[in-house]
Amino acid sequence: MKKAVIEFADFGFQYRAQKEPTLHGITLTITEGEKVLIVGPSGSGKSTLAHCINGLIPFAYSGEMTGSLRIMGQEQQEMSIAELSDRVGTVLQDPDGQFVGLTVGEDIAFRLENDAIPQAEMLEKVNAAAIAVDIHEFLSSSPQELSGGQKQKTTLGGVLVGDVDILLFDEPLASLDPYTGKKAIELIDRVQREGGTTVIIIEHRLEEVLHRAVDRIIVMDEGHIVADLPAAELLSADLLRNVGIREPLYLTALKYAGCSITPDINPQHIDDVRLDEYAGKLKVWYENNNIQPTSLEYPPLLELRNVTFGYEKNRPVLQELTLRIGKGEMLSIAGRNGAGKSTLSKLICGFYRPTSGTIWMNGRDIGPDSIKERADRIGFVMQNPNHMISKTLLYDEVALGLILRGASVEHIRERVHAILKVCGLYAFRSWPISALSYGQKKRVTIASILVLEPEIIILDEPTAAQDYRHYNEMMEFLLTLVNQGMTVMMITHDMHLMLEYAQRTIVLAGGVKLADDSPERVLGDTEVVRSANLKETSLFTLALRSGLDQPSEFVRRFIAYDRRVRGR
Ligand SMILES: Nc1ncnc2c1ncn2[C@@H]1O[C@H](COP(=O)(O)OP(=O)(O)OP(=O)(O)O)[C@@H](O)[C@H]1O
Ligand SMILES: Nc1ncnc2c1ncn2[C@@H]1O[C@H](COP(=O)(O)OP(=O)(O)OP(=O)(O)O)[C@@H](O)[C@H]1O
Repeated sequence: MKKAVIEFADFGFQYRAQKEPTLHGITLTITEGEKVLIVGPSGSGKSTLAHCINGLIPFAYSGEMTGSLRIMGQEQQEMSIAELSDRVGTVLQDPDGQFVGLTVGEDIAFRLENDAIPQAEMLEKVNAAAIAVDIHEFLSSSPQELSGGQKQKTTLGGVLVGDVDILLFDEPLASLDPYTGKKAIELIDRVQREGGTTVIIIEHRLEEVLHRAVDRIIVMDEGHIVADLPAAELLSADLLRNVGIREPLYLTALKYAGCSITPDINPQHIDDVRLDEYAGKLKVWYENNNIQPTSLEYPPLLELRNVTFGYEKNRPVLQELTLRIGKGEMLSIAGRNGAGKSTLSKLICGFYRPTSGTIWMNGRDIGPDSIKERADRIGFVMQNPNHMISKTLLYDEVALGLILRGASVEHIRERVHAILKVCGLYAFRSWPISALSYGQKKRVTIASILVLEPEIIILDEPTAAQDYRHYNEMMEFLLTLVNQGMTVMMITHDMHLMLEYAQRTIVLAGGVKLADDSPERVLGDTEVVRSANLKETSLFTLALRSGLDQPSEFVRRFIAYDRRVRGR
């Protein structure tokens, strides 16, 4: 029998700042070399569970534990932080909170240095890790010179070279481009199989993690474990939907076509799903469901004319970039990690000035406008919520912009409460922000911008750390604002978000616009997908595997149908 490496027995945990426990009656054993995926709604306690395993609880967050938790046979409460970090390697949700070195190379080396490895061997290992996660060109860069995804890749490299027994990944995919995310899942899989390492992955993007097999999936809800099943069984049951987690899209498509999902069809992976009897049904569905797209014209709002910019001389990030965004449009910006997506937003907001070229809004060159002047009309929600939050209490954070504008107390309360309801935060309105999960914090930052009713809102990775229910509620609300004339520009690696909500996708690569088309056509263009580190969607693969001759058109029809089914 395999050795147990993590054993929770009737375990509970209550944060010091909370009146109620966050984890209840957790009984869970994970054995040596197992790979486990943990899913659950935002705020359900996934990160808290992870923090109990890696020692951030109690060493960074204090509170009271009940029951027992043993790590490698030792009671967690009797272990030092050094003992725990020797055994558990963690990649956290927040790429900044875990960057310990002054450069990428140092950060990766950090774990090795603890083990006093000879210098030459260390350099070799650091290089190998950097190559594995494709960050080797940036070995001497400091964290502030890196994009969000580049930081996340560095941390991944760091933990993967370390010699630990347990690897813990808390939403590793949110800031990685789709291709890099796929490679990361393959790399994690290899490390687990070759090193016999125990792997725990927490991730909302179920479909992406299942690119490589997991032994079982644990579902959490409100601090409890509500299911612990092999992937095939879980995907054949209705449980995911009940807790607000999205099932893989190819399964939804099969269900629409009248196919039943059972463990024997291998529902856990698009390349292995048995389609023999289902391909015909899918074809019939495809032929019978052709909702025509409506093409809309938008008056111009924002325009970039030949914009060039680089942080350093001779290293341009954007080159002669020209693009137009219409009023009332909802569009997405995609591109590999480091392609310049956040840089583009920072230029629009005035944090940096183009080296050459101009930015126009409503027919006027906004070059002379200050950051503050632009902020009145352009709202920017950064990738990392911890970079934006300045107040202690949630209400104060969301009210801040309106207070600065001199709005009345009554008006502020009314607006703030309304926006908190839409963002699923009303229940937390008097809470300190430090007591919120990462996904909840992300929603706080979106609420604090929306409350100001900007003409255009730029959202950097809006669905990171969001479960499907919150994702939907928030996106639907944005859609109503778009219908009233607000413009939404989403920077995202989430291909489902792009497909479902963006009318247009602009792809940046090598500082220029590589594509500018509907998301299904962009994601159906093999050359663009390859050059921009995107990934074929599972719907596209399903159509190909079912012998449909126009897979992109299948994707389009699915999205149009799905919108109608869900009453949009
Ligand atoms: N530092 C903290 N202090 C007090 N309470 C906290 C703290 N961190 C989290 N909580 C509480 O624990 C709950 C669960 O948070 P946790 O971060 O474990 O959720 P999660 O499932 O990982 O969510 P997400 O998917 O949004 O990251 C939160 O709703 C919050 O009430
Ligand atoms: N402050 C800075 N100083 C120097 N270089 C920087 C700075 N910020 C970003 N860069 C570099 O500029 C390039 C573009 O970064 P940017 O953050 O715009 O990328 P991105 O497309 O948003 O990436 P991601 O998908 O990882 O968030 C990267 O190669 C990055 O290393």
